[in-house]
Amino acid sequence: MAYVLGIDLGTSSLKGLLMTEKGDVVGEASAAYPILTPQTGFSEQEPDQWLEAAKKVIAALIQKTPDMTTKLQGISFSGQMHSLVVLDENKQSIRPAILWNDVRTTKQCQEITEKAGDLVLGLTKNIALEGFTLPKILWIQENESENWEKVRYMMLPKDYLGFWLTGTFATDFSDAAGTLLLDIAKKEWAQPILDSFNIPVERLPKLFESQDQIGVLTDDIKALFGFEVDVPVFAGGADNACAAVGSGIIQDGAGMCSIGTSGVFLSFESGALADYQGKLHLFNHAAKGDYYSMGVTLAAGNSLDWFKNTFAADQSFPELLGGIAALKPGADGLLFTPYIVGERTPHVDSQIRGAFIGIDTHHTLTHFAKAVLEGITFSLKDSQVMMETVAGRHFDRIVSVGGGAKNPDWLQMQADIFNATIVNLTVEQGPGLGAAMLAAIGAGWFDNAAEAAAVFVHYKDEFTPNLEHVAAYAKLYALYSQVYGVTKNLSHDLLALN
Ligand SMILES: Nc1ncnc2c1ncn2[C@@H]1O[C@H](COP(=O)(O)OP(=O)(O)O)[C@@H](O)[C@H]1O
Ligand SMILES: O=C(CO)[C@@H](O)[C@H](O)COP(=O)(O)O
Repeated sequence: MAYVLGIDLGTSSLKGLLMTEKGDVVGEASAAYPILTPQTGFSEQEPDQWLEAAKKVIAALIQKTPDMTTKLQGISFSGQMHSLVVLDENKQSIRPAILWNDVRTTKQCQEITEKAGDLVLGLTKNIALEGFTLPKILWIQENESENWEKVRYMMLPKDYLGFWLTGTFATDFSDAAGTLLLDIAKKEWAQPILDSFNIPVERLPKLFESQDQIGVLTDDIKALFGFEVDVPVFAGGADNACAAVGSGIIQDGAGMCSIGTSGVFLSFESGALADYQGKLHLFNHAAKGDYYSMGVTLAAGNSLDWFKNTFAADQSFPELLGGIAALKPGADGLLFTPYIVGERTPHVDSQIRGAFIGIDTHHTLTHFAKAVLEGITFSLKDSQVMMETVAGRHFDRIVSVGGGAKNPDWLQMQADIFNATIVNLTVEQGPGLGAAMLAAIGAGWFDNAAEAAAVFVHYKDEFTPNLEHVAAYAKLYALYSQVYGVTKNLSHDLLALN
């Protein structure tokens, strides 16, 4: 028996998935960490908390499967995208990581667009958005100049884990694509962009294909966990690219919906590079040589987490959501917009905030919970509509992954709102599964993602649209689609008062 380990450094938690050559899951473990919000619009995490979570997860997996220390043949990663980790010359974290859902960098985005908007769009195929890495670098340059002088290493979250495990300063193309610093066609750091913003290329990691080996576990790490063999470590990928690999979205066909802390509606894009002028994100795939496009809801699971922690902290997800299926579509006239940290697709607006509309005295906690799930899913439908109108892509079948895929009523709601067949995976951890597949390819078990998918990817249930609900949601979505425009100015003015 041999194993590979996929580690997903998500926003809410780090997850580990131990798998065999046959694609069987022999171990799963996870460890959570908080998102720090020192002020509205700010979102940070301490990188060393990711390491602590990794130690707990790896130790837990070894406890469950002791021969992992002699039979592990590869480790790879998926990770939250864009978040900026900065280390000093001693490889110590200089400040908390600034995350992908932090929206403090509106001014820096404007600067990037004014100074090099066409250059950035031409080379990266994306526009400057608050969540991306380049605006965060400029924010540190402008607001924490002493910290900027100390920076010797800039990396993304999963790469900080790889740095700790192997000592190699590395990243992969799929994650690098989300920094706004990669020429995604040439697959090299875009020197014209670096020059425009005084960013020394030496501070950026070496680029690898996702399945390429970046090193082996260091002797210190081997001793820490009791590994008796050298374990190869492979570069890994952006969490959404890995989720696409783990969902089998490595050729034209199905779409993907991921409900994690963020929400993503994703499409495979072949090697022929499309260009959506930034209206959809376009990044290198973790499947070598291909790309993917996607729209992003900044607060998907985050909206549900916020609601649950604020109004139902004593309830489990099943308890809070147990009654939603009994309510008819639309939560009896209650609408929610998930803009609690601003929004990305289709509304590029860091200053918008969420709303409940239609509240009346008969609404219960269950009505509000259903409205939150419907609002999140309506927001993802916005990306589905963008995928159809901008990219001309329509999906009758959508693979649903992430924590949101744990709830069958939410999966049925997705089928009804998207008006498509929804399928989930036997392993709902799409990103972690993709990471394990990359380790398996790197370890030589398979030649490519397609071969790995044939063994590792298994679909579990199908949820077909209820046509009555489809019709009802079509009317509700038309109302939902008005809320941004109607609340935008009020929301901005309220924020300005704070
Ligand atoms: N049982 C559940 N039912 C519905 N939603 C859930 C459940 N468990 C977790 N979630 C949602 O899934 C999200 C976490 O999903 P995950 O894919 O782990 O996210 P991330 O990768 O961002 O950490 C949470 O924000 C939460 O709202
Ligand atoms: O910003 C994006 C994609 O552009 C997010 O999808 C992050 O990659 C975080 O992913 P999750 O932690 O929500 O899975």
